[in-house]
Amino acid sequence: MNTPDHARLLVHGATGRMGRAVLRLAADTPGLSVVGAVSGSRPPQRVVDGVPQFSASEIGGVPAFDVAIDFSLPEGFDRVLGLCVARGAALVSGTTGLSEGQQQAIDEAAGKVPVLVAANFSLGTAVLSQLVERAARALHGWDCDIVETHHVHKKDAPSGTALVLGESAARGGAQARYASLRAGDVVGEHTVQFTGLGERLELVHRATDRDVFARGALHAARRIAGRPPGRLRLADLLG
Ligand SMILES: NC(=O)C1=CN([C@@H]2O[C@H](COP(=O)(O)OP(=O)(O)OC[C@H]3O[C@@H](n4cnc5c(N)ncnc54)[C@H](OP(=O)(O)O)[C@@H]3O)[C@@H](O)[C@H]2O)C=CC1
Ligand SMILES: O=C(O)C1=N[C@H](C(=O)O)C[C@H](O)C1
Repeated sequence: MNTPDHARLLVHGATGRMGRAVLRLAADTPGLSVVGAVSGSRPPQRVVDGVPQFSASEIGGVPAFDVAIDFSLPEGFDRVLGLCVARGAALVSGTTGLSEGQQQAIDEAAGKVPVLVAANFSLGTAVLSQLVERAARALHGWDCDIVETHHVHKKDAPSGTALVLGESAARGGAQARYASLRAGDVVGEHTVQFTGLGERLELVHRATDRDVFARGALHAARRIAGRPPGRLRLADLLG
């Protein structure tokens, strides 16, 4: 592995909404250089100059790298996880909709390389998660509902973030119900509402720009490269 102050980055899911944002912002991120970009289709659509691009079936041919950022789909995830293990590289993934089996594979991979899989890379939802747990604990017996709204192209539902917020509510003793809306080009909105008799508390997060997620993932990639194996949380890499 290179020294942690300069890491070679592979972008997986490079042609997608998130992959493009990561590539654009990576160009101005000190301590990281993009050495390869992978996407699903063959031949890969050209999205970046001066960086070799690969389709999913060509992934074995990517050059040496220290850390991969993955925003793809569950069907592409196993390959990038396996590649990171084979190359001894770290993985930062924001892909949502992963199966139970894929979660177990992440735990196994984390015995060999550092891995961070996070459903949401924004600071605001990290704080929202803490607030939801606190509210659930304080509002015992109230109904808890999580409503998430995303763009019409989003495939998984409920969103990964909604499920994480549901886990926070459960830690506070509330069993959340979920509702999903797919509308226009909404980047990502999550409302957690606690309803009692004659009153309702709403906690809302609205992402208006995907760069928020891309910046969070790039920050994590800089921090995770060169670490010992293990499954990390976003909070482990903040600061
Ligand atoms: N954690 C977070 O903060 C966030 C997470 N997300 C999640 O990130 C993921 C991607 O979102 P988004 O960018 O909007 O999705 P897009 O559909 O825009 O992009 C998906 C990307 O994955 C590629 N891909 C598809 N299938 C495969 C495969 N089998 N192997 C390798 N690459 C593949 C696509 O390539 P091609 O075009 O060639 O098919 C494309 O580059 C989703 O799971 C979403 O929920 C999104 C935003 C924030
Ligand atoms: O697909 C998206 O766009 C997003 N997905 C993530 C999720 O499933 O929670 C995060 C964000 O809300 C955008």
